[in-house]
Amino acid sequence: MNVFDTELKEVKVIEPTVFQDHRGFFMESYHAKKFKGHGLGYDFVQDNHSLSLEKNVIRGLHYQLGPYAQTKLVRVITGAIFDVAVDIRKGSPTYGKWVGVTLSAKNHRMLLVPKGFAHGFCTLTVNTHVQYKVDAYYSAENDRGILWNDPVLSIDWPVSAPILSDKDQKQPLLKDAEIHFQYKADAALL
Ligand SMILES: Cc1cn([C@H]2C[C@H](O)[C@@H](COP(=O)(O)OP(=O)(O)O[C@H]3O[C@H](C)C(=O)[C@H](O)[C@H]3O)O2)c(=O)[nH]c1=O
Repeated sequence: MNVFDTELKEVKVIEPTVFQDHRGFFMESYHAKKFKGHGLGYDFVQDNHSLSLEKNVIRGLHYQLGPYAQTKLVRVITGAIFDVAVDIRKGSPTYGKWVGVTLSAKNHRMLLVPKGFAHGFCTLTVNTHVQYKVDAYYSAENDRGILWNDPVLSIDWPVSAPILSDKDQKQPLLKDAEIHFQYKADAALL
């Protein structure tokens, strides 16, 4: 496996070793010891899987508050997504900055989104299956979001009129969002 930095140094792209043969391929989609060897020793506790039927679905931008914050290891099983992480750690030198990476069933790439970052993706295909590990359990009471097209974030989504959940249509702007992450104080979280 190879691990690459992104413009946000804590957000990593992981390219697993893929063993191709005449039958298809095999890859280790997660290996605790190898990940730890790359400084990615997270204790994941929950696996999530979402299917988006149409292209141009945006899910996000989501995060969980403070003690319930989740690190996410995201990958695409079928289709492709434009996957986005946003630094929402107050005091961070890259606060409000975002990075976008295309993850697909073809490139096998994964994105590691640490605690302190909001996460969202836009589907680039129909029938897009996304699977991701998180290192903290879902907490509905602590689930928060930021508006996908916040003009300050100015994320370069590949769509201008996406398919959104009712919830995501009404998310607050970053400036109004309830955020508990302090860059210094939360350094241990990352
Ligand atoms: C996230 C989650 C949701 N749910 C329930 C709550 C709702 O009744 C239903 C759909 O949830 P939601 O509309 O928040 O699903 P997405 O819009 O795909 O949200 C996810 O998409 C973005 C990209 C993320 O990074 C988050 O992991 C997550 O927020 O599943 C659960 O029961 N457990 C969970 O862990």
